[in-house]
Amino acid sequence: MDPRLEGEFIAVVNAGSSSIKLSMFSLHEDRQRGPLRLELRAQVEGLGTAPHFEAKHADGTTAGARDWPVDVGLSHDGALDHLVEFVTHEFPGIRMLGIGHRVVHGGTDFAEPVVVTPDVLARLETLVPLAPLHQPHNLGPIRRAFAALPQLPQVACFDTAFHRGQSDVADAFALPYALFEAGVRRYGFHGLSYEYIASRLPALSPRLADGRVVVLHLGNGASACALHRGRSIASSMGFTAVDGLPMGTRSGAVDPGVLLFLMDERRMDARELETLLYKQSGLLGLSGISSDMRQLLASDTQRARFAIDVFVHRIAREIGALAAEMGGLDGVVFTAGIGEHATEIRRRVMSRCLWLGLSAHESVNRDGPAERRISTVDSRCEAWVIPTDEELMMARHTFRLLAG
Ligand SMILES: Nc1ncnc2c1ncn2[C@@H]1O[C@H](COP(=O)(O)OP(=O)(O)O)[C@@H](O)[C@H]1O
Ligand SMILES: CC(=O)OP(=O)(O)O
Ligand SMILES: [Mg+2]
Repeated sequence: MDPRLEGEFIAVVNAGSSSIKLSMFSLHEDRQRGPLRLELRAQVEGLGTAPHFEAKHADGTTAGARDWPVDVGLSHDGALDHLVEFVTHEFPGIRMLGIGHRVVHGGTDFAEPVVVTPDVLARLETLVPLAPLHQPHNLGPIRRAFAALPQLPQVACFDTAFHRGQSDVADAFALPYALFEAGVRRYGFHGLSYEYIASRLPALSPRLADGRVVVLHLGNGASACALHRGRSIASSMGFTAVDGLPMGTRSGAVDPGVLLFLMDERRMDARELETLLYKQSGLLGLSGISSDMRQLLASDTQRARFAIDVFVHRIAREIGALAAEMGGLDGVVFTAGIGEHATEIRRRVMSRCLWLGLSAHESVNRDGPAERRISTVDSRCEAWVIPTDEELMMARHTFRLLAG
């Protein structure tokens, strides 16, 4: 090991609307395994409902766990305090190289990760209205780290950056051109996830690395991305992370005429529409039961089935649309919570892709290594499950920027 690197760490923070994840990577000079090694993943989930803390070592063994009562009202700040305290105790005396932060919106200015300065932070603040569910939580930990550790470099890694190479034609809404120039355009999100998937393709399938792939990031937030030769050509999310596929609590694409109708006829204002679109729609709104796919799959109610039917239907349409954008399809990749774990959803989506030459391998779809091909050997179109790793992607960006 290079003694220069000994004991040096990079921390990565992924703050969402209801969770904060803090991962620790140690630095090594190891050409085989790469310079970054995951040491610990810690997270507090269920903020606003039933907060639960869990920390795991790289081998999956538990390093710590804790629950808070539902009514304790643990805030994002409180959760971050707990995570920092835990990590400081686990890794005494380490040297931090810097912290990488997931920032959902980078607007038109940020096409790649940047070292955060007070000026950068101020520009990112102006994007809060474009990602109200995410951006404030993303910027909170950066501000706190600045205050507590002013000398430590902070790197912002954007969900939008990977998509910034898309053509203007793919980015444009057919609104007056002046609005396009003012930045009202499609950005696309989950870019760190798609970038990670693109980085795995050369080792897994040279055909897909060089071909046309639709990646389905199906988590709490859900989107699809058209990858051509590993680059993002188009995506289902737009100006904000509410467009495209139905999600846990977000609507996905809605005819904008519906919003005008609700304003006129139901007297709803912008804040009420925001709550409707971001928090009361999607799987939760349709089912009336839960935003959590596990609960819907376990339920035998008609409404749960209906929510799942709509979810699968919109995914199938999006795959067709993105295949059209690329002029064909060589493969589909499933990733994120639902994509990685929901066998039944994958099976149903793949059965809607028969016309694209996709033939699913039933038993491998049901069970196998986490990263696997789930189409039959003779399938014209490949299908894969690839667990995503936004944290590793952020750690790589942070290392690259800070270590030169
Ligand atoms: N075994 C499983 N079967 C079905 N759905 C699952 C399973 N595990 C997780 N999920 C679903 O994944 C979603 C959360 O995805 P995840 O990527 O963890 O979200 P986040 O965007 O919060 O990171 C939830 O809808 C959850 O129900
Ligand atoms: C952009 C987005 O939707 O992120 P998440 O899936 O973490 O909610
Ligand atoms: Mg996510």
